[in-house]
Amino acid sequence: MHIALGDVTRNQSKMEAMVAEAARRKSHIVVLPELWSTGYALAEAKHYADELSKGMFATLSKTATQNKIAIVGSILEKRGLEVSNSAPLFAPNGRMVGVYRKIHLFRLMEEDQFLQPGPSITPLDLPWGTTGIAICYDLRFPEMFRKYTVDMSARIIFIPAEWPLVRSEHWRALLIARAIENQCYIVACNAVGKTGDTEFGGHSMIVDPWGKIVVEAGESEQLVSATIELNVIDEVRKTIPVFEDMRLDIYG
Ligand SMILES: NC(=O)CCC(=O)C(=O)O
Repeated sequence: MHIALGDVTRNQSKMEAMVAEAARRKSHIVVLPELWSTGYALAEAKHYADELSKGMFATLSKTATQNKIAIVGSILEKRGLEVSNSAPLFAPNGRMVGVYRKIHLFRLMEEDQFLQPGPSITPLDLPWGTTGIAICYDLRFPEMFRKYTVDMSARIIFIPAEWPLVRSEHWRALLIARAIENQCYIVACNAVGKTGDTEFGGHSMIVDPWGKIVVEAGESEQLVSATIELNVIDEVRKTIPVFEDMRLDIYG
């Protein structure tokens, strides 16, 4: 998605069109990028942020219900006097199954100046198994992914992102690495195009637990979809039992 900085109306129309298209393709879930409704308009974060059941959260719930599809992606959340970069996951009936709040704030894009970090990681119990959510910069913290997979048995991790084009090599390599080392599916959606002064890198992708790229977008706006084969997770975990071979007594 090419996000228009601070133009919520325009971004919302685009989101609705993309979700409707994903539903036409009979997808079960659609992943949106990080801060898809505003981009990094962080100086006005308090103005754009909504409380959990209001504003853009309510819009997402309605869009999920209308299209009978699950939705995940991050938006600004008002929490008392603070604002978080929060990724709610809505079920096809519009119920918010859970919300993950970004715990690693990215100083290079001044998140630490305007946002409050989340307090915890959030495993969600979904029909296809335990699911994790991470947001963009979180990708650089393998410990977080280990916690989702080893301690919480996550099988899929969704990653909404606004990752700049200049670091696309890191984006691609880290997504594949996280999938291989945790033997899980990684489903990552990045922004594209210029938003404010930053060019975003695209290459949204789904990586399977073997590290194979199931589907990969380019650097222009598009919706890509694919089917996830859940049995691959168990096959890979059985073939190379890294979770059983871990030596937490030495480095845990
Ligand atoms: N929005 C972000 O968290 C960006 C993270 C990023 O660019 C990185 O290199 O890490």
